[in-house]
Amino acid sequence: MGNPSVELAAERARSAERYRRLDAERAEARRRLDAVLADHTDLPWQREVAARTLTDRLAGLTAADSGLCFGRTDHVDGGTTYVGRTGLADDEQGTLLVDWRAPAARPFYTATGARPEGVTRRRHFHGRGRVLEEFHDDELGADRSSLLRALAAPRDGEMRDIVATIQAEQDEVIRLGHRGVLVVEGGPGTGKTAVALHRTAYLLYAHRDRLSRSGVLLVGPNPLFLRHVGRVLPSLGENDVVFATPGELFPGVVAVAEDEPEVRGLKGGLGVLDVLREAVADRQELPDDPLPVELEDVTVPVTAAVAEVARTRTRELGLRHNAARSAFHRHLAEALVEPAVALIGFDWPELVADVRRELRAHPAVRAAADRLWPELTPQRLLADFYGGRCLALGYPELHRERGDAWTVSDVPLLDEAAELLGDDGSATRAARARRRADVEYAQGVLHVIDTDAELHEEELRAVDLVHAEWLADRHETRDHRSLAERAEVDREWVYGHVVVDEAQELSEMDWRVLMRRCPSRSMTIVGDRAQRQSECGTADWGRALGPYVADRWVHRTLTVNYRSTEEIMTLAAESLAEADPTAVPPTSVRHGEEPWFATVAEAGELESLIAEARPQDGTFAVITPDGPLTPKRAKGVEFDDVLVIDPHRMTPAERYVALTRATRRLGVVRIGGGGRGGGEVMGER
Ligand SMILES: Nc1ncnc2c1ncn2[C@@H]1O[C@H](COP(=O)(O)OP(=O)(O)OP(=O)(O)O)[C@@H](O)[C@H]1O
Repeated sequence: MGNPSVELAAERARSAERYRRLDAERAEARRRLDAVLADHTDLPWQREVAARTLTDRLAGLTAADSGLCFGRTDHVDGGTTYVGRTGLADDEQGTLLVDWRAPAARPFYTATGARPEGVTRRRHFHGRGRVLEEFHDDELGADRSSLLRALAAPRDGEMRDIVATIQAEQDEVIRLGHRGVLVVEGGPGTGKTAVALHRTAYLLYAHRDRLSRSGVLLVGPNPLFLRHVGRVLPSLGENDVVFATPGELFPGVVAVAEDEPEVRGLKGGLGVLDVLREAVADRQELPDDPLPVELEDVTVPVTAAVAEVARTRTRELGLRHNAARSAFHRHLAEALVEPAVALIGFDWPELVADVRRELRAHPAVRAAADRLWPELTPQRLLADFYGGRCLALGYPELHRERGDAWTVSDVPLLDEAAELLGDDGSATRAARARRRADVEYAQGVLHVIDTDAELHEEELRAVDLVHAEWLADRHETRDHRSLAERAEVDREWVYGHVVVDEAQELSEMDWRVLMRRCPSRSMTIVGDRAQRQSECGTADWGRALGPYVADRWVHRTLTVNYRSTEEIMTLAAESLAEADPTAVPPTSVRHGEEPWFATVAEAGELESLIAEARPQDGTFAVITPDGPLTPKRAKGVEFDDVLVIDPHRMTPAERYVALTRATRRLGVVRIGGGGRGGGEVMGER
């Protein structure tokens, strides 16, 4: 690359030229639209079609204004392609900008170091509005030395774009054509996360029609991780990708707290499904004392026996709890007919029919039905259950003071509860209310149009041509939220593709939620079972996936570690052997310093040691069994220099994760205890 400031000036000049062209096209579209609107010689429908086409074009050009051009590819034949939000051309220079959806834009998204597709360099532009502030380049066709240079560079806390140095085994995974479930497994630092993100970007481009309608859900283990990866996806994908931690998969709940391992195990296994069914059945109650219903002549009680008849009949229908509420109300009224008629003392058919009508419409019957078979939200059901009802049902271990103090393992249970309860009616009621308001608004609009215009009697009025309902329809489809904004608040949103990182931590119940979000089973699952820290996580992919896809899933392995040096990995291999004796550690591509060991008598001495270990440049972390940065929180992220405190108090899997976070230098410190040798500090010998 030449002088960067000269390059930037040249790019700015080209950018200004494109904006001049954009302004000219916009002015032209506006002029033509005005002409169409003023011209009454065409038939009305012809005018409407022309006006709509020009309005869409104008809207497209306006939307493209900010960050008009975001990329450039340079080709082996010397040609250059600029890629942006819309296509632009002029008579003299031909194509100025290629629309990102056009085939010519493809290499910008899909070329990698392993397969450059004729591209020598990809340039990403960054700026604000119309101002081009900077750019950065990926030099493709990179050799081994540029890979090593990239790996040795200090980290800045965010994941870098690795497209330029992607390796063949990674590239194969990124482009794999498999439509179903793909499991990518590899040791720490093998690029699983980087590969999952680039595969997401690749799929968003290669299947953009499908995915721009349904979106991609990307599930990562913790918010730190999501910040880490936020920068990697090319900007176009951003609107179509929903990032979430497993604690955020139920709209309206953001769970961060964790349960104790025993409770987590209970909530993570499929056995909890029976507990949930019991919790729902527990809300279909019988009254302790009879509830009186005062009819015209007599008072008939809703007794436990009457309620039980209604409950049994309703349950036989097999409907979900909330959907069954009107049936329960009907059966309750019906079950009261006979006792009411008996109390009155006559059973004439008309009288029976009158009593039935009266009971069905009676507020006290409605109130009794609401009390005995209440409308429930998933949150209400579970909060009441944890807050007290679980005790009577024989699950004291699930009890907690505040029923709604949600934990991460509650999220799949909330989701399951939503399935068991069915629609609580609120969404339908809200949609109906919205629709009514839209139609009323449309009627108002039509009224204004008609009263504004001075019309002759024989002329058609707006209401003769346009029905308020149709106008409301058009109004309704105009939802300005991005796909991601709509998807993340909709529990029933069906994603076109789901990507899961650190998937070894998912419980059986977590898998159920994810499968529900992706009925097409188009998924990329990345993980490393040797790093599994959750007891109820996934120890066997086949067992976890079998119920959903049988054996129709493919497995790929990444074998090269790009993060840690061979010296660090040799130390970590001992913990790996303990965590999973069958696992093969990945091969490192770099050498570096030997890890260092120390022992301090007490925690107070740690501070000076940490100060000493803190590097001049790059990122630094101290990982301890008790936090703030625990192995669990450090999962999926990396730092240049790492200090691991008290590894002997960690499980082998936790220790393996902690030791493999460093890219450069690793120190291991034990508090208390005597020895200074590596093994003694680690607590392994
Ligand atoms: N081909 C590559 N070129 C340059 N850097 C790479 C390449 N592949 C991976 N890396 C770098 O290696 C590091 C580890 O990658 P990543 O975090 O994706 O690994 P991982 O397999 O997800 O690790 P973990 O299991 O520990 O979460 C990152 O800094 C990533 O940018």
